[in-house]
Amino acid sequence: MSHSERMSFETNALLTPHETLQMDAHMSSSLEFLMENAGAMVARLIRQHFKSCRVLVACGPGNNGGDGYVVARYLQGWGWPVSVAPWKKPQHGSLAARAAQEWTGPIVAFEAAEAMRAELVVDAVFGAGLSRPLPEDVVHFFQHVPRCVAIDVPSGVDGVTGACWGEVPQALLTVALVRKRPGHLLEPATGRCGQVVCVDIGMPEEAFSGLKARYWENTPSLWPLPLQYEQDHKYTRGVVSLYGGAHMPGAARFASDSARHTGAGLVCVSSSEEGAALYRTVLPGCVVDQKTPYDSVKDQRRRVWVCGPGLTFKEVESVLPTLLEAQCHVIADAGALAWADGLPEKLRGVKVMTPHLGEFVRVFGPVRTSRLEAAQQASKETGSVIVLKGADTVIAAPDGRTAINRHATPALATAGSGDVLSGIIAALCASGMPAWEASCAAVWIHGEAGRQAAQAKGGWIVAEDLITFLGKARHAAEKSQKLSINR
Ligand SMILES: NC(=O)C1=CN([C@@H]2O[C@H](COP(=O)(O)OP(=O)(O)OC[C@H]3O[C@@H](n4cnc5c(N)ncnc54)[C@H](OP(=O)(O)O)[C@@H]3O)[C@@H](O)[C@H]2O)[C@H](O)CC1
Ligand SMILES: [K+]
Repeated sequence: MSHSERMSFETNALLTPHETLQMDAHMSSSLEFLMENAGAMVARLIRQHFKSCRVLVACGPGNNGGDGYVVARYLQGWGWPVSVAPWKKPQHGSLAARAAQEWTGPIVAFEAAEAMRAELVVDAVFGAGLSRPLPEDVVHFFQHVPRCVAIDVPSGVDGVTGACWGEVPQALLTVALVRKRPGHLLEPATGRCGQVVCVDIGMPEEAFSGLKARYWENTPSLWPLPLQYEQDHKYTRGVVSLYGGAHMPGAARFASDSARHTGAGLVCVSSSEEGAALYRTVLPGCVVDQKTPYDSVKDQRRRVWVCGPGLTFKEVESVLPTLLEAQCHVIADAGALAWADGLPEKLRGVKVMTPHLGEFVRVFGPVRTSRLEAAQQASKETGSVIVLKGADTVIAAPDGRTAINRHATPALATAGSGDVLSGIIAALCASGMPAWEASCAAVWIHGEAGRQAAQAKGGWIVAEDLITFLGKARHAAEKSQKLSINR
């Protein structure tokens, strides 16, 4: 297995249930060992998180159930009072059936009354093998569960999309095996998982061969930031341009300030005569001109543009087609997305789009599958990186790479926050980072700035606060990258 193949599954890579099943098939001769380790690790975590109490392990017919029988055996071995409630017995001769045979403790009926008698229920009913909505008796059972620990995922969670196939158990703790799944990070599943802890079950390296990571949790190890060099000057650090509208100057101001605070060497704002006069007074750190887009793009240094914040339909119409024709790297937000209402093909050539769900639906139509799949599909169709913003922002690249960001804070939900994000993305693109990496890094830095600002300001922040923390947030990412290189 090559270094790059191995690296692609390091730490923050996410495994889909399908990939888990592929690995299991590949490792069939070691599966018993893996199941034993999985059960032992879950039991150990339970011992760490809870005091000895009456435990009921609810087991399904597959290997998720098999893990459950192992958990029961370990806890009982440590003197805990444990019973097992099989929803359905494993198939004769299967690995799960062997694990079940080794369970010599009490077996009770899979019914609500038993769930209520327990102080802690282990959900080992369905994991990666879930293939359809939850049976009604499973839903009914879990409605009566006091406290729950889920193995792999709470039964009924789709490990890829985070969708819930019915009313899924509410876990306090979910134990992910080998790697987290995308679904652990996506709503509504995240809300059902409680704390997610990932455990090493001794999966051998060769199990990863033939697999290529496509999903990652968004962490600084995913996107090396450019370093600062002594010989740097403003043009090597990167030039960001934007067209400033004459009617809503605040948005352009947030985007340009955030680009500068993230590290752009120079920010140029072009506007109408009326707009330029205003921008000269409110943006003393930017170069403000009255050039037409046609003239601006002749300057080969002005390749990266933010288009949309604070722009009317007419203003976008007068700028964006010229930028796209000149093959500039455009980060499209707000007004630029509204300009393409129902007509995503108008945005063809845009490098990065940053819609929230409402904007996304207006451009691409209703989300019929999941937010994750809709973002991936839109990215593939348009050739743009799609940053679908939310508590679980999805960053999808046209080649299928997808990052999910949980490094954020509800404090970011404030007017101007989106304009700030587009400025950060632009600054990082201008510094030479590829569009997907720049977008992932920007979303993380935006989240980090929000966290730091919220901590400093006592929880409630405005976009201006975010901007002042961008330098520190970028530094935090750099520090974390240095640590992971040195590890
Ligand atoms: N590499 C690892 O991470 C390891 C994980 N382990 C554990 O293995 C499970 C996956 O096991 P698998 O047997 O493939 O799948 P499940 O246990 O989740 O479930 C399969 C059975 O459930 C039936 N099923 C599925 N959905 C439903 C439903 N909605 N209603 C009723 N029955 C359902 C399914 O029946 P089919 O008719 O669809 O075939 C199967 O009978 C993983 O999650 C980990 O916990 C290994 O222990 C170690 C390695
Ligand atoms: K489960």
